[in-house]
Amino acid sequence: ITGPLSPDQVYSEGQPYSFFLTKVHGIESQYNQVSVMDIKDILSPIMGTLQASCQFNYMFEIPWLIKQYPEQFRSKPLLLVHGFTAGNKTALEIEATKYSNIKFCQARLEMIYGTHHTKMMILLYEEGMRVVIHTSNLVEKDWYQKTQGMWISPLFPKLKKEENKSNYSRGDSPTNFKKDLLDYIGSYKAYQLKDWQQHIADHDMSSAKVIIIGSSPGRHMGENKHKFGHMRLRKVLNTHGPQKDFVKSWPVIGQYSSIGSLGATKDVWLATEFLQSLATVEGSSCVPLASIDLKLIFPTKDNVRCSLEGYPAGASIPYSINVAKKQTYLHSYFHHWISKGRGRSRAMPHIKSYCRPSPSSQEVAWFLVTSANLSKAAWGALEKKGSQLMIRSYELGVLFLPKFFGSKKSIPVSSDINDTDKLLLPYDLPLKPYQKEDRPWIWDIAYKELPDCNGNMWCPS
Ligand SMILES: O=C(O)c1cnc2c(S(=O)(=O)O)cccc2c1O
Repeated sequence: ITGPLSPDQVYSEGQPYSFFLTKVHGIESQYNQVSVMDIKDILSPIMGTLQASCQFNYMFEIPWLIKQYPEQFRSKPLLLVHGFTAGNKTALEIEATKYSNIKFCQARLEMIYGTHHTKMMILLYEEGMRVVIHTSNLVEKDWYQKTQGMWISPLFPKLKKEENKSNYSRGDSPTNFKKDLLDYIGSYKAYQLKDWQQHIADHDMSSAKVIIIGSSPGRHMGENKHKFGHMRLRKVLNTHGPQKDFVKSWPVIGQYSSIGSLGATKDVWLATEFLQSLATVEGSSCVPLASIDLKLIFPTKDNVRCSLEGYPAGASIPYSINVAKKQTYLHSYFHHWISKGRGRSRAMPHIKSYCRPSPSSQEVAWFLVTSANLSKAAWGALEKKGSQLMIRSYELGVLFLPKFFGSKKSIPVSSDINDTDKLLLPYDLPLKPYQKEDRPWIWDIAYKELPDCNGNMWCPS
């Protein structure tokens, strides 16, 4: 029985994928050791001597957040990047009044219904810089009993002093991580991010093995059409994706914690435009879609009822009845949330992940962890005969491709925590399809037949 490892030991054991889940309170300790990091581990002095940090996110509880930093780092400059306006923005600024080290950057959201979903920590240390791209809000309940994911970068050393540091391409990785991260942050066009763009430019990110997949609000056309959203994924898979014949019978899995309005039939967006991107193979993005099996993981109402949090877990799974009733065709795609291997079947998913697994479930052609739910707002929808991609929200994720982890074909996966040399998935494979009587969790209807694990019913007002 291994005692609790220190954060840097957990970090090194999690290499080379560096994909971690958050700690879940109330499950056996063995499921919180391998490939698991708590927010206090990420911010631990063992991971670096903090000088300043920047937190991109959607929800913030500022007093709680400050307490997650080690005491000696709590007064370091902290920039919060959010998408709030009006009253919510004022409330956030009031909550931060007593913290003179906190500054704000309000991400512009010009597209109605857009949100700032992106969750990223940029940690500037004396020793260098680290980037964490993840799925958790900076509120206590997001780090307590949910299944959340994160990619933690290596420690990026500062670039040696040189006059031509201004050109961003110095210190980039084979996956163009640095350039793509700067392009993403550049899309905010916010002066408050200027210093952080310079900090990124000043660091050597050549050790980054993942590919940035971001979304930025707007109507993207011309050569920008493939810069963000599902068209970005399509472009990346066209360039670096699996060989057509190798993945012929391999399904595509989408796993997320909310669903947008996807259209009256599967052919409006889900099984056409969106699946076309996820099913893209090297050299050709036109694959006969009828041959591709799309599987969607979304918690059932019983998954939520029996979860550690009980029905209140559903407050973070905002699938509304008005949207659900228009797209019952999704039922045939749905699969249960089951995560026995990670001890997280009762820790409801707030992580979002997508992958292309082999029929045997032993390997994947790629794996993506992201803030992006199953929605057009997050992934984008093609307009004007496919000449432009309209995205409403900011999203950010990282894609794991075999070729950047020393393999030609695939990445070995498992959900058994003893397989420490494989990429550990957040859920069990093979998946379990919904049966006739199964229903997806819907957050704005009442559940009064069966009590949850705390003996409560769910009566949303
Ligand atoms: O993590 C996020 O980015 C995110 C965004 N939105 C949420 C909503 S709602 O804004 O869609 O009503 C309701 C409950 C949880 C949410 C959440 O966790």
